[in-house]
Amino acid sequence: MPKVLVSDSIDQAGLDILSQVAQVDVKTGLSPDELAAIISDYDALMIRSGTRVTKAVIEAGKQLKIIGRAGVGVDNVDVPMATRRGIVVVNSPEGNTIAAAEHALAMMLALSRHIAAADQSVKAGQWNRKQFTGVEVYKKTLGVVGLGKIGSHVANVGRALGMNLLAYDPFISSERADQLGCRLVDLDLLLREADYVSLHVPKMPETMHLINEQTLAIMKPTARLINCSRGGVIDEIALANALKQGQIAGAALDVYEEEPLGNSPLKQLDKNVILTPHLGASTEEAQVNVATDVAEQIRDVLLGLPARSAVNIPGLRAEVLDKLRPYLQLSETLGNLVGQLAGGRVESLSVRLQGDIANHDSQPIMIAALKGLLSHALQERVNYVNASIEAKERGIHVVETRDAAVKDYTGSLQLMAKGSLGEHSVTGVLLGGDEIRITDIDEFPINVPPTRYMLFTLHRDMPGIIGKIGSLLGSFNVNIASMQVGRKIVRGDAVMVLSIDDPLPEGILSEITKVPGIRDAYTVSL
Ligand SMILES: NC(=O)c1ccc[n+]([C@@H]2O[C@H](COP(=O)([O-])OP(=O)(O)OC[C@H]3O[C@@H](n4cnc5c(N)ncnc54)[C@H](O)[C@@H]3O)[C@@H](O)[C@H]2O)c1
Ligand SMILES: O=C(O)[C@H](O)COP(=O)(O)O
Repeated sequence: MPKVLVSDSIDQAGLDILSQVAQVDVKTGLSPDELAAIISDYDALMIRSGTRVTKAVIEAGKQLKIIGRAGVGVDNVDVPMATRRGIVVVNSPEGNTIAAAEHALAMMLALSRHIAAADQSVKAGQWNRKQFTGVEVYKKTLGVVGLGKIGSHVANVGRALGMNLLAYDPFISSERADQLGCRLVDLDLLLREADYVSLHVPKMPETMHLINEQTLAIMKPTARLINCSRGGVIDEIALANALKQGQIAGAALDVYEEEPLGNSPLKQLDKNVILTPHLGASTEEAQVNVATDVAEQIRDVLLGLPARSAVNIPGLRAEVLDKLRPYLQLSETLGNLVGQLAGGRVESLSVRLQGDIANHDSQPIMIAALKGLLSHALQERVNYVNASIEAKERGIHVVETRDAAVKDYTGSLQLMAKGSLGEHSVTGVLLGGDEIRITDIDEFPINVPPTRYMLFTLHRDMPGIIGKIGSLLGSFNVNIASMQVGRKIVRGDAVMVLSIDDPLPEGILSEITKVPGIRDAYTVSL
């Protein structure tokens, strides 16, 4: 019988499902070292946010087939490492949406009426009514940052409470925002105008310290900030200072840069601050939802069936998956690349399957392209199951064409996307069956493998330009791993593709575009 280790508190409904097919051991409160020491016996691991599944844990999990996250965020799991080791990582993308949204709304109302502080004072024997005069949310402006699943529900309820709605989400169409009654604005305007700012974004480099000393300084002194998304989105030291200086009126936090929350200055603030210990998903209903959702997937994978909500591989039968895997990787990589080149708000994606690739089932390849396209915005929340729905909700128009007659390599895939940075196309092929090569960018021929950090320029083909870019990057201590130029005619337009060892530091891209002859420059991380 396979063995499942459950290392966080999981609802009994999930344990009952697992017990039908496996021996289930519940051991909570393990450190990564303790987990690494015992994981080698187990076929599956079921967790919440309390367990850190590090590289060392995954390496030690010699028999691990699946890691099930009973919740949404998998930022506590080394997913790339699990993928490399062929371990399926599944989550429950929607099981706790309502719970998290309701927690944010409860925080907003509790903050407005000083519920937590007033409760403490009554229990301490006081009857102080004047000190706890609150404010109404009716007719106030709610600014939702991140209009995804949770943000959308918060917006819907906010509207029902009679609030005016602003939203900031660089990956949502204005049609979707309109449907939710939100005015889509930039972050600056949202922060300047909102009476309540509620954060619902994933944790990623772009959202790290999104709320910091500068952004707090532009908020209204009467504004209240709510974070039930992820720790790290707010600079907590800057927030504590802003609250002490009366720059904003209050804050309610459920998530922190370090959990459990240590010796934070936020703990010294009273009436205007509410702190909860990552309770967003902690409702009876959500815990049953996520536990059953993830336990069923673990059960299915242990029985050799596909998982419906895999973060790192599609929910396909193993035989089909084995054949398609290289094409899916090609499609996802090209989707990610063209999505970043086209910019955040992608309106359309065309996928052209050429040569042998056109003879395969195109649906998973299309889904992989969409997963790649959305992955920069949605991170682990987009998977092979929800990529099409997410694209539809974002109003992305998808077109597929096939041309089996083309006979280059063993087949190629061309993706074209139109977004806020314009229309861009990329073509890729598989060398030797599984090695990805990008063979074309915006119809300029190149031949480069995709790498973690890349820089693309569109420029005039003229002497000296490559040297200038090289020196400029050198002056910012950016190391170039490889470089290639593609052009159609001599001294016409050309593209330059550089692989760089680290992310491009801020500000360099605008310096590059100032170099004479450079028409445009883009940086992507894959
Ligand atoms: N407190 C809790 O217990 C709890 C429970 C569930 C989820 N969460 C967290 O809540 C957050 C939202 O979850 P969700 O299910 O709504 O996810 P989602 O993927 O449905 O929505 C996230 C939204 O953020 C947007 N976004 C991405 N980058 C952005 C940026 N730079 N600026 C503004 N918007 C950006 C995306 O376009 C997307 O619409 C996640 O961080 C999740 O981990 C917390
Ligand atoms: O990402 C999530 O699902 C939430 O942060 C909930 O985390 P939890 O399962 O530890 O409550």
